[in-house]
This record gives sequence, structure tokens and C-alpha cells, in this order.
Amino acid sequence: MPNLDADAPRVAVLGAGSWGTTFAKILADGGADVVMWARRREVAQEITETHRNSGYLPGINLPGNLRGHDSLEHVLAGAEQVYLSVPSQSLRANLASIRDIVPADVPVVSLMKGVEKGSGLRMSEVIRDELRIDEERIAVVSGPNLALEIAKRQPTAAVVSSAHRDTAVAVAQVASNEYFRCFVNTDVVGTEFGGVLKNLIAVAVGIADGVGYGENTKASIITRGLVEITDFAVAFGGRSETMTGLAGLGDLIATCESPLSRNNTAGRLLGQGYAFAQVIAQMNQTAEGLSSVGPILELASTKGVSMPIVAQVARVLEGTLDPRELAPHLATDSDEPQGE
Ligand SMILES: NC(=O)c1ccc[n+]([C@@H]2O[C@H](COP(=O)([O-])OP(=O)(O)OC[C@H]3O[C@@H](n4cnc5c(N)ncnc54)[C@H](O)[C@@H]3O)[C@@H](O)[C@H]2O)c1
Ligand SMILES: O=P(O)(O)OC[C@H](O)CO
Repeated sequence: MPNLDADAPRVAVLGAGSWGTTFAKILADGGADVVMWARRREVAQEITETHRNSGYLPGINLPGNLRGHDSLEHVLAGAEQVYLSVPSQSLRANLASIRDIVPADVPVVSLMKGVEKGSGLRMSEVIRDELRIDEERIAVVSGPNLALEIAKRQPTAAVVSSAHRDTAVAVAQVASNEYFRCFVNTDVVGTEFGGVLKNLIAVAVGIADGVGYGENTKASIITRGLVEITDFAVAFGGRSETMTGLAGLGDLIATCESPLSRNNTAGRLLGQGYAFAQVIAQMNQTAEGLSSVGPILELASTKGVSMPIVAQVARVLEGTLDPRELAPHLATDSDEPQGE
């Protein structure tokens, strides 16, 4: 056990994949006393004993003030903040197992970028429903945050959002360090949808890349994609400023440009001609965009929001659109010239 500042906050991180582990490292490097929950005992033991999570962050050394455990009771006991980083579609089931053991009155923070299939709910809404806690206790983190870059201490920034500004500030204080700077806002809707929607545009850019299209096509998809993202988020009550900030444009650029992105990679495989099932079989990490596309199009239709790029991605996924036909010039509702 390393020497810890007596005032170091004790925090819990649930989920020991690439982002859960990286975020736990951010918190530990910021001075917190961090205990992570890993489903698999061998992963928890590797984190505690060798300070590695070789399956998800190969070559990265984890700090000594970060330990792993496979017991939820152990990880949550005494936690002053709780961070959640499991695949979005598994969140509800995981919350059901912790409802009675989450410490009272502490912030619960979503690190996830997905919506729930079936309900179309954002992760913060699933947390509120399933833990039956006040939204003022819930925060979300989003931004241009490719895990492996941050695990190597490459500097970046993120947004912490909560309906209650004090909650966002409390989380941002614990989650900031010399290479990771957290800004705060109260636009939970915009911040969460920014993280979900950029994944879908990154799949589209990946498809264009896989087909062999160049920078003009990709820039057109990113630019028109930002319009789609903004229209959608604003229709659901998000702020347009959020969509031009770190959780919107910032994350859109990072995810669309990086081969580290799993969503971008999934798109590239589709563009190269692999079928959806083959892409899933090749991905050994979570590509949230593949699960979000259906619920997002359903939500968009309830508000009459036009999402032509996302609709094209859905058609490529279902095999009814040849990836070579995906094009930003189709991304309008009419053949007539339109305002940008
Ligand atoms: N990796 C990144 O760069 C990054 C950055 C920001 C946000 N995110 C978001 O973080 C979330 C988690 O992604 P990740 O990158 O850590 O994924 P990952 O695939 O690297 O890891 C997922 C983790 O969840 C575990 N898991 C799988 N099914 C589970 C279940 N049913 N119950 C509990 N645990 C389960 C896996 O064992 C693994 O530890 C996603 O919503 C993603 O969009 C990822
Ligand atoms: O690897 P991706 O595509 O899930 O993207 C990771 C992060 O969300 C980038 O901010």
C-alpha cells in the first residue's frame, strides 16, 4: 500500500476495460485512493499485484494507489465518488446489483457513451431510474478522450456535466490532474448526446476510409455530421454551444481522425467489405456506435430530426447500402440546393 495523503478521497471505479482503467489511473494520478471493480478475479489481481491491465492497456504501468477487486461490496465500501464504465447495454443489470450498496449521497458518475436499446435512455437516465437517486447526484464525463493516449499521459481535456453545478465541480476537482483537465457545465443532455452521436459519425468516416475515399469525403461527413449532431441534441433540449465544445466537436474530431477509435475501426472494416457480423467478431472491445444507431434513429423520428448520415450508416450495417454508395452529398432531404 503506497503512502497516501490522509485527505485523499476514496473513489470507486466499476469496469476494468480500457476506459475504466484509464480513468482510474487519471483519478489515482490526481491523488485519489482508487479501488476498481473487475468482473474477472485474475484482472483484479493483475491490477493490484503487478500494476498492469495487460488485456486492455498493454505496456502501461498503473500507479500504486490504484487497486483492483472483484467484490462490489469491497469496492463500494467507503467510496466518496462512484464512477461507472461498463458497456452501455450492460449498465442496467450492473446497477441492479449495486442499488443497495452504493454509499448514500455520494456522486455517481457515468463515463459511458451510449444509449440503452429499447428505452432510448441516456446513461444518466438509466442510473437515475435504476438506483432511484436524485439527478443532482449524477454526473457525466465526456470529451476527446481516447483511452490509450491518456494512459500515456498525453494532455487532454473533458467536460463534467451535472444538473447540479456543485456536483460537477466536486467531480471535476477529483478527476483533474496535470495531464487531464476537466471543465464543467450543466448541460447533461448535450454532453451525453455529444458522446453518443460522434460515435455514429466516426463509423461513417471509417466506412469512407475503408472504401478508399480521401480527405474531402471525410471532411464533408464530419462537417455535415456536426450539423446532424447539433440538430438532434438541440431538439432534445441540449445547448448548441455544448456541441461546438469538447463533448461535441472536440470528441468528433478525435474519434473521426484516430485509428485508436473502435467506432472508426468498425466503420473501416465495413467499408472494406466485411459484414456487420464479421465486424462484431473481429472487435474485442466495445464499439458503442454499433448499438446506438437504432435507438438514435428512433429518437430522431420522434422529434422529426433529419439524420441522413446516421441513416446511411444504419443501412450499411443492415446490408442494404453498399459502403461505396455512402456519400455526404446524399445527406440532404432534397435534390434541390439547400442552405448549409
Ligand atoms: N476506450 C475509450 O477510449 C473510451 C473513452 C471514453 C469513453 N469510453 C466509453 O466507456 C465505456 C466503456 O468502454 P471501454 O472502452 O472501457 O470498453 P472495453 O471494451 O475496453 O471494456 C469493457 C469492460 O466492461 C466489461 N464488461 C463487459 N460486459 C460486461 C457486463 N455485462 N457487465 C459488466 N462488465 C462488463 C469488460 O470485461 C471490460 O472490462 C463505453 O461506453 C465507451 O464508449 C471509452
Ligand atoms: O474508441 P471509441 O470509438 O469508443 O472512442 C473513444 C472515445 O469515446 C473518444 O473520445
